Amino acid sequence: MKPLRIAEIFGPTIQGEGALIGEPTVFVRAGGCDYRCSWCDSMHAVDSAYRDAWAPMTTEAIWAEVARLSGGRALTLSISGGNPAIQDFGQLVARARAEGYRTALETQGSVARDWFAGLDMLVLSPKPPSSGEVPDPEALAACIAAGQGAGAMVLKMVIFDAEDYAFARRIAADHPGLPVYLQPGNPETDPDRPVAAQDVADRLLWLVEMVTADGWFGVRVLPQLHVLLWGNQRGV
Ligand SMILES: C[S@@+](CC[C@H](N)C(=O)[O-])C[C@H]1O[C@@H](n2cnc3c(N)ncnc32)[C@H](O)[C@@H]1O
Ligand SMILES: Nc1nc2[nH]cc(C(=O)O)c2c(=O)[nH]1
Ligand code: SF4
Ligand SMILES: [Mg+2]
Repeated sequence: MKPLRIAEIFGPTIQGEGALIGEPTVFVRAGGCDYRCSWCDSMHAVDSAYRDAWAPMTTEAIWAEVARLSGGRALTLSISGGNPAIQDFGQLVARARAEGYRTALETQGSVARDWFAGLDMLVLSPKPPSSGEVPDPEALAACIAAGQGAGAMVLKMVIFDAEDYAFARRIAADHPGLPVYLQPGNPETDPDRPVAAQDVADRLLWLVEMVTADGWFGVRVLPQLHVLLWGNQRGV
């Protein structure tokens, strides 16, 4: 098998977003993405300018680092990126599972993979208008079909403005069977600049008021907990 391009492996930390928020986890961040979201907080795993910093690693080498970081105890392995679905993480997912870990994957829903079915948690995060990307509804539907065998599958959408909110409403209506998580967008993507907790709270409050005023009650609204604690620092 071709080696995988890996931007970073870090942890244990806590999952800062969505359905598994607060859960201890180790992260594997894949290098490379088919999107270029205007507000991406992980450009070091997206922009090919950083390509030389992405390590080519075998599944075995990735696994060894995950096991080392978790101190030999099985926890949750979160695979993110970049878009991890443009590479083949099937072997890593199977290995983690066989070792008793829970496995979760974050992807935007642009590329479907048969190994999604082996995950405990598939997080699909279609991108709203503010990102500058226009998601393909058929690709998202293919990802949802591929994820049917997963332990759980959720939608997690980033909201910066009223247009993004309307987008999230439409996506949720198109896929009524999936739990929906919303998180406010963070406009500060520089890892070296702090993020004020009050600004996080203000954006969260705006989103909570959108949801309650609209009467959308089949949804969960959460902050990015890791941003509250560490801003945009890498490796946490
Ligand atoms: C960096 S992406 C990597 C996985 C995959 N490419 C995706 O977008 O789902 C992980 C998560 O961070 C979210 N995200 C990225 N930049 C953000 C920002 N500035 N504010 C809030 N969430 C952001 C994405 O929407 C996604 O849910
Ligand atoms: N703690 C923490 N939680 C996260 N949830 C999603 C993340 C990501 O970048 O995919 C992320 C991350 O980078 N750190
Ligand atoms: S899809 Fe994800 S990793 Fe790719 S640019 Fe958008 S937020 Fe960043
Ligand atoms: Mg992140």
